[in-house]
Amino acid sequence: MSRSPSLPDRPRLDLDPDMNEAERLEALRKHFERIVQVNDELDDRLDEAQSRRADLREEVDELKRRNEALKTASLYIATVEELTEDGAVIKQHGNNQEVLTDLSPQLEDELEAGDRVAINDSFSVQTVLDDETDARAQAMEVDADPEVTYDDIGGIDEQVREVREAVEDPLINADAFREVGIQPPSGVLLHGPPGTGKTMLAKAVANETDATFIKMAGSELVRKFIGEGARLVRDLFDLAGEREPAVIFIDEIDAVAAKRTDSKTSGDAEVQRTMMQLLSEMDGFDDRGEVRIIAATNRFDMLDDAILRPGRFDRLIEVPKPGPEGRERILDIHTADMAVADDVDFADIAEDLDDYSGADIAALTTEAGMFAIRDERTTVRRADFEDAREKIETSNEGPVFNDGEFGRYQY
Ligand SMILES: Nc1ncnc2c1ncn2[C@@H]1O[C@H](COP(=O)(O)OP(=O)(O)OP(=O)(O)O)[C@@H](O)[C@H]1O
Repeated sequence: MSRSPSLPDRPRLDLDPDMNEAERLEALRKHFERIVQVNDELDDRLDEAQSRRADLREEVDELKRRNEALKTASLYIATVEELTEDGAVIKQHGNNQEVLTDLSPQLEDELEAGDRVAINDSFSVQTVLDDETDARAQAMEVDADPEVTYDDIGGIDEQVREVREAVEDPLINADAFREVGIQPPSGVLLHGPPGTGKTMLAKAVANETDATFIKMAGSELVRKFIGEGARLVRDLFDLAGEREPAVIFIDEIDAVAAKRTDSKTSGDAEVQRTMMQLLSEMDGFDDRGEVRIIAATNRFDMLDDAILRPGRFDRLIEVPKPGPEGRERILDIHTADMAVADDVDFADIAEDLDDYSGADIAALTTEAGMFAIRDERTTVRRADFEDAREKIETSNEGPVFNDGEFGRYQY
């Protein structure tokens, strides 16, 4: 930051007691002139500071406006083809549509042909993307040291065992696979209702194998980064290669790997391109070293068979909602740090939580804690769990029972 020059010194009046009247008058006159001069200088500096403040305020307003625009709407990615007197010619990624669009005076100075930009529904340029702020950073969640452990996951012990066998062993014990001469499973697909611990499982494997966890959400690829999908998938695998050992987690894979339809709309073509890229990355996967890939879906019935062929997602693991024992274990896990009264019997409560997912049970324990707080208690009682259950079951949020919206799918 540049520092402003120091302020002028305060003028000093030096009156010598030996001075005669005329000399004193002269000294006072000079002192007065100097004070007027310093005053003028300070006035100038004040003007400068005020104008700089106005500039900065304008900049803040502009950034706020851009920030709001970015937060409120999905943006499309485009490349600036040409800058003309009438505006910029941009080409939208994905459908290659070319449009002439007006630019704000500020963007006019900033933009160059070849820049990648984010545009809104009316093709107005919202922001210039540079390589660092690019979609790669936004589209992927990278966690070098995830904190979830297998002990945090309840009720799906068999699934934990299967995932460990398919993902952990090849990472930790790569030599054994080489010596026996078999290829470890390529990709593991976790499928099951929402909130059953699929993401937790992927994070726990990454944690327990000291691998970096890299997550990408299929739905965001098609919704938020339109036109960028294939490139982001390539980036995802490149990044995992740079960070090995790594666990790639593709959540909601159905968004990019749904069964092909006959429709030829540009959106579908774009999703197809993203899926083709994913398939080709998986096919070239053997040379990727210590990278394992886990995907998750709630819509197994929608997946394209191509994604399930050998060498791709060839290990399918269903992660169901927990049974009574699993629910009791999940209650234990989520109340580990809670002060629970003696009248609480988790086995009993678990019996009544038919159809609750792990996420529903986590929400139930938080809700029970809230009832205790409302009642100004620090200990959570059985009645709080009952109240919490009643509240959850009468609200729209959950749990997601099989005869609800979710019942349309297979689970
Ligand atoms: N089996 C479980 N054991 C303990 N906690 C669980 C379990 N399943 C879910 N939870 C709780 O629910 C939260 C959400 O779970 P998670 O994100 O792993 O579910 P998911 O299956 O990936 O869901 P989605 O399909 O909606 O992405 C977890 O952070 C955890 O608090």
